[in-house]
Amino acid sequence: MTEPHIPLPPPPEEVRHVACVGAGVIGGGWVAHFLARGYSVTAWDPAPDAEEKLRRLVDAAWPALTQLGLAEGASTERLTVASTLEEAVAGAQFVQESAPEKLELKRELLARIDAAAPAEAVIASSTSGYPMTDMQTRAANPGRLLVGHPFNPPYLIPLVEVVGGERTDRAAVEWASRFYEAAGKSVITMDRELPGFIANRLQEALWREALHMVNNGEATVRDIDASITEGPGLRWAFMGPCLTFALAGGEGGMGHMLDHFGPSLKSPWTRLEAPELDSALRTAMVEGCDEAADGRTIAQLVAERDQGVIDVLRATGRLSGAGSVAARERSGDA
Ligand SMILES: NC(=O)C1=CN([C@@H]2O[C@H](COP(=O)(O)OP(=O)(O)OC[C@H]3O[C@@H](n4cnc5c(N)ncnc54)[C@H](O)[C@@H]3O)[C@@H](O)[C@H]2O)C=CC1
Ligand SMILES: C[N+](C)(C)CC(=O)CC(=O)[O-]
Repeated sequence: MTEPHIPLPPPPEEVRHVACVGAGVIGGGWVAHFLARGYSVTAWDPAPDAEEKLRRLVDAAWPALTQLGLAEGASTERLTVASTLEEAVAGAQFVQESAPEKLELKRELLARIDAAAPAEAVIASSTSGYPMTDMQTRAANPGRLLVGHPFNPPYLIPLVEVVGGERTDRAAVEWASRFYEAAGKSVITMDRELPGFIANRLQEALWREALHMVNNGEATVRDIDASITEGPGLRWAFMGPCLTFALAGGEGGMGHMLDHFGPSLKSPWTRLEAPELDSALRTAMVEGCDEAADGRTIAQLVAERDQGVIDVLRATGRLSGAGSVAARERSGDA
C-alpha cells in the first residue's frame, strides 16, 4: 500500500459506519447495500419527501437482499436519516455522495462534505462520468476525494469503478478500493481519469447507436432491447465482449477473428457522434419504453430486474457473502 500523505480511516475491514449524501435511485441503493452488509448508515437528502422515499426504496430492496444473504446484525433499523448534511457526515468513516449529476452542485457539495466530515474519512462520489479533477476544485482537503462509480442498483450489481483526481492521494484510492471489496463489491481501480470511466464509455457507445436507430426509424425500442437480452447480453453476464469475440475466431481465437472480421471495422457500422436529443426522439424513446413495458409499472420492472440479476448471479456462481461484515466476523478477521 502507498504511504498516505493524509489521515485515513481505520483499515477498511474495521469500518462500521458510513454516510450517504443524496438518497435518490443510487444513494438509496447504496444505503440498502451498506445496511444489508451490516453497516450502520446515516443518510441526508434535502428533498422534503426524501426520508419516505428512501425507506420505501430500502423496503423494496430488502426481499432481494434477504435472498442474497444478509450480514449478521444487518437491519433497516440501522438507518438514521439526518436533518442536516453536517449531522449526517459527522461520525462517518466513509461518505458516498450521490447527488444530481451537475458539476457545480457536486463541487459545492463535496467541499461542504469535506468541511464537515471527520479529518480521516474518505469521500467518494457516485458520478457517472465527471472526472474527480473537475469536482475537487473547492475542497480544502482534495486528497481524500475520489470517484466510486456504481451500477444500478448498487445493492445488486457488484461493480464499482474507483479512480482519483489529480489532487487525490493515491493511498485514499487504494483504501477505498479495499473498503468497497470488504463491503462486498467487485472493484476496478483505474490509475488514470477517463471520461465515463470504463463501463460507461462502453455503454455510451451502444446507447448512442440505439438512439440513432430509434431516431431514424430503423429499429423499435423493443427490437433494441431484445437484440441484447436474447443475444449478446446472455453472454456478457459472465464473459466480456473481448473474450466472447475471441470465441468468434473458432480455434484461431482472437487472432483469426481479427484477420477475418478486422476489415469490417472500417465499414460504417457505428455513427458514434450522438444524435440530437430533440423532443421527437425523446417521445419516441419514452413511448417505445411504455410499449415495451407492456403495462408493467416501474416497481414491477424493478422487482423483475432484481430477480433477474439474482438468478444470473446464482447461475454463474457469484452469490457469496464473502466480504460482508458478517463474513469477516464469522471468519474472525474483523
Ligand atoms: N441512475 C443511475 O443509473 C446511476 C446514477 N449514478 C450517479 O449517481 C448520482 C445520483 O444519481 P441518481 O440517484 O440517479 O439521481 P436521483 O435524481 O435519483 O437522486 C438524486 C438525489 O439527490 C438529492 N439532492 C438534490 N440536491 C442535493 C444536494 N445539494 N445535496 C445532496 N442531495 C441532493 C435529490 O433530492 C435526490 O434525492 C449522480 O451523480 C449519477 O450520475 C451512477 C450510476 C448509475
Ligand atoms: C445511465 N447512467 C449513465 C447513469 C448509468 C450509469 O452510470 C451506470 C449504470 O447503472 O449503468
